[in-house]
Amino acid sequence: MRLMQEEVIGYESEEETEMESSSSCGSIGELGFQENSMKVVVVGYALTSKKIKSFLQPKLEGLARNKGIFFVAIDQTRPLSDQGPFDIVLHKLSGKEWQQILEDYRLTHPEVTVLDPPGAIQNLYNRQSMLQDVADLDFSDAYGTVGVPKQLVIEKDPSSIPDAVKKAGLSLPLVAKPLVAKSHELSLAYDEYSLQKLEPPLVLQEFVNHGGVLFKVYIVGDAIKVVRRFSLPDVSKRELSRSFGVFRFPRVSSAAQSADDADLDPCIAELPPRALLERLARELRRRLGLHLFNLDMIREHGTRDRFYVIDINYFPGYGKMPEYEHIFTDFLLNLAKSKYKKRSANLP
Ligand SMILES: O=P(O)(O)O[C@@H]1[C@@H](OP(=O)(O)O)[C@H](OP(=O)(O)O)[C@H](O)[C@H](OP(=O)(O)O)[C@H]1OP(=O)(O)O
Ligand SMILES: Nc1ncnc2c1ncn2[C@@H]1O[C@H](COP(=O)(O)OP(=O)(O)O)[C@@H](O)[C@H]1O
Ligand SMILES: [Mg+2]
Ligand SMILES: [Mg+2]
Repeated sequence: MRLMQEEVIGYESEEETEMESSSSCGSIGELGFQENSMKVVVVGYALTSKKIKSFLQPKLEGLARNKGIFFVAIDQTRPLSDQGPFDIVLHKLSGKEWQQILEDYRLTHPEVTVLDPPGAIQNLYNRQSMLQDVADLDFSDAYGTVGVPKQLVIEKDPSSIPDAVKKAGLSLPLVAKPLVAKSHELSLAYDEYSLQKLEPPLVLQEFVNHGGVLFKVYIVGDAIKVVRRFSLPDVSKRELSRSFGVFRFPRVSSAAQSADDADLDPCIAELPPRALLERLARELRRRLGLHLFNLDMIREHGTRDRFYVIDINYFPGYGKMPEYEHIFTDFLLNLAKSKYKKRSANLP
């Protein structure tokens, strides 16, 4: 059984992955040179135990070590400045206090790359602001268009939903998503009156038929990988006319992994064109100010080139991205290397 299909769509590695050896101006992270003359890259990490398990797998750590990259756990109970010194800080922890600590650290330690800036990440934790850059981009090129499904935010009063939906001109069915992106209790509503049962704040988004296949576009700096996942099935006009109510659905991405994709219709399963994804990812990286995220993308069923982004996740489950170990370590190395070069260039 094939669980997920994947396709590498390129990794821009402009420079060699090994650190340069001939310099006398100190080490990255001030840890000196390794015996084999590679500079050491120290990556501090502040992640949940779930994330540590899925991301910091032995293969990643081993490969990293061979390239001179060392992962060091950040102790949240101690000042960051007393730890490390780090070249890069990787983080995905919630809490305002922690975010402030990171913001302060960025100001006092400009030599450290904090992946990514907490403020930029915060935009992804609200399902309205998350898709704003995609909407603003209004992407269109020879390979297709990329938009956001029509959506509406309900801040408070659930009784206002039927009117608000009519006023906004949203078509049923609607996907109801908690405004807070970390919450994954989604529902599909066949009629707007039943939505009054749900608890705002919510985003109501038009459901777009896409043949039950979703594209997960993983981005790590300049590198992109796209995998197919099973998704919610289409809703026919007939089904819509006969159905009422709100149906809660479980987290789709985890359920999707056990699907067999052997019989997929090629019109549905064909990956979005590389050139389109590369341009889209480049633009979004810049606009979002982020290096580490993924996009959930769907193709409108019956079209070849009409795509929608429905979700963006910060520092997603890279452990599920094939070959993430190589991609991630190359990314970290290139980041450290380009920073080091810049610093060297500024020296007298
Ligand atoms: O744990 P995983 O591997 O399922 O990763 C989750 C992501 O799955 P994906 O890589 O897109 O399939 C997941 O993506 P979806 O929202 O399910 O599309 C989220 O990024 C989730 O983070 P959070 O709970 O929203 O903060 C991610 O959870 P964390 O690992 O960051 O806790
Ligand atoms: N507008 C939409 N049209 C069709 N299906 C959708 C839409 N929005 C979400 N879905 C389905 O619901 C799933 C979960 O929605 P998503 O916005 O990705 O939330 P989460 O952050 O919980 O992954 C998607 O993977 C997809 O299967
Ligand atoms: Mg999703
Ligand atoms: Mg999500």
